[in-house]
Parts: sequence; C-alpha cells; structure tokens
Amino acid sequence: MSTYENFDSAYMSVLNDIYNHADFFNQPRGFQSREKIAYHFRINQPVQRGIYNQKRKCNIIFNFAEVLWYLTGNNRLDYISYYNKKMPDYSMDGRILTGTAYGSKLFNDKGQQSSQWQNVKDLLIKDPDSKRAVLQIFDGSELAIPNNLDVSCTLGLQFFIRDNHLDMIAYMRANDAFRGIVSDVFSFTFIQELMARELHIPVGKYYHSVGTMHIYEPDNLWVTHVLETPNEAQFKFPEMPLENNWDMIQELMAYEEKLRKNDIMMDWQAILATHMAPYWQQILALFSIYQMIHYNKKIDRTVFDHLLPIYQYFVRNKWPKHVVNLEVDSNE
Ligand SMILES: O=c1ccn([C@H]2C[C@H](O)[C@@H](COP(=O)(O)O)O2)c(=O)[nH]1
Repeated sequence: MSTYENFDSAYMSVLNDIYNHADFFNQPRGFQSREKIAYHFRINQPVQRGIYNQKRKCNIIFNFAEVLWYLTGNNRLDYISYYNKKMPDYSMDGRILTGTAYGSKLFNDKGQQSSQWQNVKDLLIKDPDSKRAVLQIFDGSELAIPNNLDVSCTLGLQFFIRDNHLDMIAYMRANDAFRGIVSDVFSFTFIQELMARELHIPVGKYYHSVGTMHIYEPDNLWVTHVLETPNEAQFKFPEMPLENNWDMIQELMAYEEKLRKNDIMMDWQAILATHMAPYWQQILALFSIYQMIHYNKKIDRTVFDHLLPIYQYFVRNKWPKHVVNLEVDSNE
C-alpha cells in the first residue's frame, strides 16, 4: 500500500496518480470524470492534515467548521452553507443535509440511549483489541429516495487500538480526489485525534480506502495548475490538547453561532478572555476572521497577528485581498 508521512504528500501523489494514470473515463450520473477503483493509502502522521499547495487555496476555516458541525451532531444547512455556498446544491429541502451530514449519524443519539460515538468509545475501553469499533455512515435506504441529491460517500470509520496507538480506517464508496478528499481526510483524521484523546492513547496511523477515486472533467485545468506548483510552504499542524476537549468544543460552538449570526464581534482580547485552551482559541480566531470576511468588514489586525503562522498562511493564501487591505491599513 502507498504510504505517506503526511496528508500534503498523499494529496499531491494521489492527485497525480488519478489525473495521469486513470483506469476509466466515464460519466456517472452524467458527470464526466476519470477514475481508479479500489484505491487505498496510508498516512503515518494523520495530525499533519494541512494541504499547503498555493494554487489549491484550501479553506481551512471551512475544514474546521465542517468537522465541528459533525461533532455537534448537526445536519442544518444554514450552518454549513455560511462557510460554503455550494452546500445548498446537495440539500433536497433547503433546510437540512442528509448524506453529507455525517455528524447527525455519529454524534447524535437520536432518541437512542447513546450515540454511535459513545458506543464505539465504550467498546474500545472494554475490549481494546476489538474488531467491532465501527462508526457506520452510509445507509442502504439512501438509495431508495428518488433523485437523492446527497447519498453518503463515506461508508464508515473503523478504529483499532494496536501497539497502544489508535489507528483508523475510513471506508468510502466514492471520493473526489481534487475537492472532497481535502475536507474528508481533514475531518476523519480530526475525529481520529479526538477519539485518541478520549481514550488517552497516542494517535496511530490513518488508512484511506476508497471504492472509486476520481477527478471531474471541469476541474482538469485547475488540477494541472496545482500539479505544476511545487509545494514550498510546510508547517507543523497543531496538536489537540491532551485533556477532555468536549467542554471547550461546546464553548467554541456557542461563540461560533453568535459570530455566524453576526450577534457579536470578537477581538483578540475577547478571544483570550474565553476559557478554552490556546488550540481552540486559535480556531475561534479563525471563525472571527471569517465573520469579518463574510460580512465584508475589515479584518481585525489584533486577531490576525495572534494567529499561528500556519493559520496566517492559510488565510493569506485563500483571501489575499482581505489581508493586503489589512497590511495597507496598518501602514497608514
Ligand atoms: O464527503 C464527501 C461527499 C461527497 N464526495 C464526492 C464523491 C462524488 O464525486 C460526489 C457524490 O456524487 P455521487 O457519487 O453520489 O454521484 O461527491 C466526496 O468526495 N466526499
């Protein structure tokens, strides 16, 4: 199996493999694409989930927003469409997402006694060698819905405690090797890291196992630009605190909602005054910056200056005009 140290090198290699060595050219649901089937790789350091290619311009704020959306068990479109305006295309009723809203399947107890997350965690505590620790996502009934716009691409996530490390396998029926993979591997490795924290064991290896790995034809030109661009930036992705993170996640998401609804603004002092660890304060700072971008306000320099260099890089690379304005203003 192809093995990579981090997601950045995996992404570039997989993209090149699918783009230049596709086995099939076809049109599933009418969308022209190229693909390989039965595609698998391993990442040795799953916490290193950043994609730094300058031309790819990854939206790290969407990536955090999406995985936190999962963790809160939420399936509401208004939350996620604030971070990505394409999301309404996948909603059947304009109100919720069904297939893509993995969180409501994993972290919401839905009237049962406990969520899938809790069940898997309890199982691993009781039987660390278990081969049953599966979070199930795809549901056969999704195919019975006529013209379903949003069928889960992920079948499930399986955890293994082996050599006292937490390994995880993500199984996907289909994965877009240019777009979807960026947010999926980000979210899944984040979920892996969170489970490792809950179990108080180190993060192990991440395995990505996909039925069809493909690239859509309209993305071809952009893909070639990304493949031609050498990766110059490299950062170490921050690690989640070793303590129990759930209270801080809840606090973060309470602020997130107020920022998204434009009910509050937060400068660096306000962010520092929260009770969260610096790791979560950094994500709150990213949400605060996104609010300024979304509502067309000037980015608060105190917030930008206190971001870790890795997050400054992502914001500058994705929204250069907003950051240029900030730098011009600061020189006045
Ligand atoms: O988490 C996700 C959700 C969707 N997709 C991509 C895979 C497919 O290209 C497309 C879904 O289209 P169908 O396979 O349902 O036709 O979205 C992903 O890569 N990851």
